[in-house]
Amino acid sequence: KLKLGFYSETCPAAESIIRSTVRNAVFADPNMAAVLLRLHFHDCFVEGCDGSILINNVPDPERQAFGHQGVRGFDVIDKAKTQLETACPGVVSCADIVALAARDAIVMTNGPDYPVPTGRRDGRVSNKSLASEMPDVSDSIEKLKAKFFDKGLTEKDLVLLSAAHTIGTTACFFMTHRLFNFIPGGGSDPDINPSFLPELQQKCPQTGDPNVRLPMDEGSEQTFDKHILQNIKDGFAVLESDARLNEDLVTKSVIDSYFGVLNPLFGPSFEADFVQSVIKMGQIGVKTDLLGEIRKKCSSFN
Ligand code: HEM
Ligand SMILES: [Ca+2]
Ligand SMILES: [Ca+2]
Repeated sequence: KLKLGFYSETCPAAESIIRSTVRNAVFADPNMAAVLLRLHFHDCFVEGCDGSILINNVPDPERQAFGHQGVRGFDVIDKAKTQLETACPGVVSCADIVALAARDAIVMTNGPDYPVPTGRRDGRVSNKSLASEMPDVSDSIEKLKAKFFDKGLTEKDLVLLSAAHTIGTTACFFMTHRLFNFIPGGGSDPDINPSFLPELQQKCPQTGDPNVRLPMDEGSEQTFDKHILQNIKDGFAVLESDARLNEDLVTKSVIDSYFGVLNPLFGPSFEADFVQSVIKMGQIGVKTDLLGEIRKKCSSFN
């Protein structure tokens, strides 16, 4: 089982080393905050939060899977690991670095700070055939829910964790289905607010460069806040999977709960609820005690 402050005796500086590495990376490139948060999600959903996505010294490593398209941030994790190996060799797992870096990335974008239970050990498996549980932008709401249920996550978790799209950008690559092929024979997702559609189509034209990037939370892409949920409510969701959350009665009521007339004085707190969900995500399939290993280098098995 994970516990708070797992390294308090064996490597007291662990969390501060990771935080300063993340801080430097985000100062140098503000997009790194979103990149690191996404990395944590992709690690946890395949083989559990065990650093399996970090491996690159085997044939067909997991990170090459289609479902991990565009995932980055490995160099930041490696940088933190190098410093940790100097301070306390062989002690801090790469899986914990990923979880802690995601927390620090949220803090760097004005999101909530929270304690991360630690003690994850690094997995010994990484293969690109194992990433089929990754949600896809074009999954139906039923499929998204099912993929989250399979990981022990509820509809509420699905909404709150999708709200991580409050920071960061998407490549136009993920937009073509929604903008030009949503309706068989051609046509866009009717959920897109008509005043937003021309802007999206202009930024991501059908025959344009699929690598062009656009913010997922229009107007607030550098700040960790509930603005993304307002955008989803209003038809300003950029990602197809985010838009689906507003069509389902259960997920829609979760979104609406953060905008009640009594909010923010009495309603549920988006930040507090997000923290619960992300801590839960961070426990998926963790390997502790005698399982796994503590890698010496995050990109290779020992
Ligand atoms: C519900 C299922 C989800 C789907 C289908 C999905 C899909 C995507 C896609 C297609 C992108 C754009 C990637 C790119 O172009 O580089 C993206 C970005 C991102 N996702 Fe998700 N995502 C989901 C859930 C999550 C969760 C649970 C988290 C974290 C808790 C998360 C965090 C992020 C972040 C922070 C980015 C921005 C990355 C950047 O700016 O480079 N996503 N997501
Ligand atoms: Ca993993
Ligand atoms: Ca935002």
